[in-house]
Amino acid sequence: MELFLVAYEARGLLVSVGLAVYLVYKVWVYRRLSAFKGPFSSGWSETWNSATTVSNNAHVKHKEVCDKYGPISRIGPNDLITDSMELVTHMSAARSPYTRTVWFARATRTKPGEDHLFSETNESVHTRRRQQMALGYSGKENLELEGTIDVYIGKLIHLIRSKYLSTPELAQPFDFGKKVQYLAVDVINAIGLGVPLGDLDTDSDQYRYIETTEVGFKIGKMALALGLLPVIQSPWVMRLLAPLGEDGLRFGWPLRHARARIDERLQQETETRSDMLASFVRHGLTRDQLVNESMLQLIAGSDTTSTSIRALFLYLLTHRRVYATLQAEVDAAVADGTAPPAPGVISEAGARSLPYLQACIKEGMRIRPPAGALVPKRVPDGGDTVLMDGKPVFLSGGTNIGVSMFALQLNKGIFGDDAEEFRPERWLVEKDEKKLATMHRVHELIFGYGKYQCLGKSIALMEVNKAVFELVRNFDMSLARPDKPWEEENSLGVFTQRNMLVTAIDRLGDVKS
Ligand code: HEM
Repeated sequence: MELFLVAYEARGLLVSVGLAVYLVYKVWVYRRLSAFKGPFSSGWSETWNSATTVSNNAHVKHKEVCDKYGPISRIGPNDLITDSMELVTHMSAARSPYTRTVWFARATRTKPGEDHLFSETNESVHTRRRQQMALGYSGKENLELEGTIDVYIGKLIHLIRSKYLSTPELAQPFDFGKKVQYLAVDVINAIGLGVPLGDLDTDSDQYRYIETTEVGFKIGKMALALGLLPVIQSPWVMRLLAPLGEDGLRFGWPLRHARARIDERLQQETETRSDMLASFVRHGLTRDQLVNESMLQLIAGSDTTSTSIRALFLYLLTHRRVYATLQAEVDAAVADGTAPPAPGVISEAGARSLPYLQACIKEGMRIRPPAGALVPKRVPDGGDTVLMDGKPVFLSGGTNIGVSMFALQLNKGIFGDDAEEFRPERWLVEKDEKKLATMHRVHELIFGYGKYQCLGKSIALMEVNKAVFELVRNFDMSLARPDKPWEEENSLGVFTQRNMLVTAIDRLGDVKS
């Protein structure tokens, strides 16, 4: 009691001391990274970072910062951002001492207290899990991959041909972005769990998975900006946000779907199977790990892949010369037998042999990188010195460094003065071999690098290659609303594009797909 009285008497002094300690701490935090410039207030508070996180176009703001303040800029008291290829590869190299920041666990966990590969911040656990999963993601232990993707490409073409064809007599715009997302969601479920959600067959967002993940991402980005993610990730809040209702709605349904499929599969023997789940089981993943990984696949693989296809078509449909050149290459590939007659689907090897198609896909992903998250890494304790433009730069230990993929891919120093323009030919006509090699290296970073590189890269590229070829072969497409081609939102680096209204005219006439 006496202690309280003394404290009460000295309250003025205590508040002053508290304030002084707070100010000294703030100055110390500010000075740690004061060598790096950034938006006003970023050295003192999280205001800029939080406002950017909740905005719909964080990727644009991150690029503006890099363009204005240089290859390493400051966006928060403890946060830097970079568009330096050297620094990105240095941080993620196989033996790099940099680690993942807590952002991964906070922003991407799908179950409280449990990690999947992407949310795992313990380096040795991550390395081990990656080894267990790498073969399942590759074609080596997943022989059904290409055939499965072909089935769903065929279903997409059939859906458009059977319901949405336009003719000179009648225009029937449809949301191309949504149909492409149905493709991506069905493919991921089919290759990851052996059963699609059935979006393409029903022409609908089954179990409102797409709608509810979009809401989930929105809640996630608000919570991240407000520092509330640890609260959101507590088991009881998660339960409230993602109820496993019997109506099958909301985020709980895909989780239930995954659990049920995995339980079915665990009853069967895996030795003779050659799909992703069988490979994971053979390499020792437990039932709960399998469920978490399947949720990751849905989150990591469906929006990124559909964004890649949508973005490329946005540029194709607004660049007639490119679209016509690509269509000519596609038609020639059909004529010379590189692709089977419709309704067959081109093989991955066939698509990869078409230089203009490859240049278009590369350029589409470059001009609109499909993943916009900063994926920040942590500088090792003790700090690190890196060379930037030939000068040593010290990075304090514990600092978070994120990547602006847009600044990197649209960098004029790497891609030339027209870096912000869509020009697939840049990949074909560049004479300077060193410059071209750097362009390719930088482009590869779209999928991350080294010990953190995307495991779904080859799956995504296979799907994109086939989808683009078959859509161009089958239809003449146009933007139905060129003045408002889509509505886009960036949540935690995941893009959603809605209302991408397109008309499609049949190019093949008598095909039965
Ligand atoms: C165009 C499509 C895609 C892009 C641009 C992309 C990009 C990325 C990026 C940037 C990372 C993180 C790198 C880092 O932390 O530094 C990543 C990780 C990952 N991605 Fe993708 N991704 C795509 C498609 C997919 C697909 C289709 C799947 C699954 C089928 C997938 C599964 C994963 C997994 C499992 C990881 C975690 C790897 C690890 O932690 O070691 N991704 N991806």
